[in-house]
Amino acid sequence: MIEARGVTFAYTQEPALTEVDLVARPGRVLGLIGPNGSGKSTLLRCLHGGLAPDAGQVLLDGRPLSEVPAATMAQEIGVVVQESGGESTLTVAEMVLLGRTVRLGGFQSPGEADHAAARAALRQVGALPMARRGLDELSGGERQRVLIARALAQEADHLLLDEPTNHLDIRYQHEVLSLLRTFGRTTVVVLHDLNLAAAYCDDLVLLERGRVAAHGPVEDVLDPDLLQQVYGIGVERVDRGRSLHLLFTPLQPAEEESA
Ligand SMILES: Nc1ncnc2c1ncn2[C@@H]1O[C@H](COP(=O)(O)OP(=O)(O)OP(=O)(O)O)[C@@H](O)[C@H]1O
Repeated sequence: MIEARGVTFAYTQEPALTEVDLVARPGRVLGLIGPNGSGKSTLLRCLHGGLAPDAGQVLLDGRPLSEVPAATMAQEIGVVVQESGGESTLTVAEMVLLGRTVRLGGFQSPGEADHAAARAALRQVGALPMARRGLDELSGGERQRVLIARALAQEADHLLLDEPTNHLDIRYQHEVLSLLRTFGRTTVVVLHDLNLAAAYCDDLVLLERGRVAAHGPVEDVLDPDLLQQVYGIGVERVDRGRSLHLLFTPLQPAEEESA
């Protein structure tokens, strides 16, 4: 479980997050949604310890993150963020094996079980045929799938992902998110596409200018009036059985000018 209690953070004078509370529970997928600049990535970074809140705290299974040793944190939290290619001399297989390294003791080399876990993770994201290729030879979407495989190979109890569907074609967007649903771990995922959030998340946090505008089950947070107010675009909601879909009203030129 991951909890944020009163998390406040500022890069400069203007706060990027103000008194954010959330709970991400085991076996559930929590989506972070909100307009550009609303604080989603900043919040995700606070949740995995990449940023320390100025006020409030993050709890990992009830323990303040600030008290969790770095090595434990690296084992217990798998992170998928957009990376610039600093590790581009690695092959795909080596990159995914890095996900296992955090689980090994100091000088221990990866064993057969680690190689098997890395292969299984690559297979899950459809990237096993690329295992011997260099990371720098991959397309953006292929690379994204390899980063996800690395986090899966880690077998951490908590998985945090920042826009994992970035660069992915429609089929892989759905494959990756449905994969996340099968893991039964505590998963927090930043998503821009509200229909993907509706399809694959259990709970949502809607951020607006660094504050929580809504937090709860998907069907409660994806309220058309609330979305219209936060995003400034017309929203219609269609509920079909257990699934819900959002339709957005295209802006007319006059509205765009006055927006
Ligand atoms: N390194 C930084 N230095 C200063 N300000 C930053 C930095 N990173 C983000 N910000 C600011 O913090 C606020 C929140 O940014 P953040 O990237 O968390 O939003 P986001 O919701 O993830 O946005 P997007 O949807 O555009 O990715 C924005 O106002 C942004 O300009």
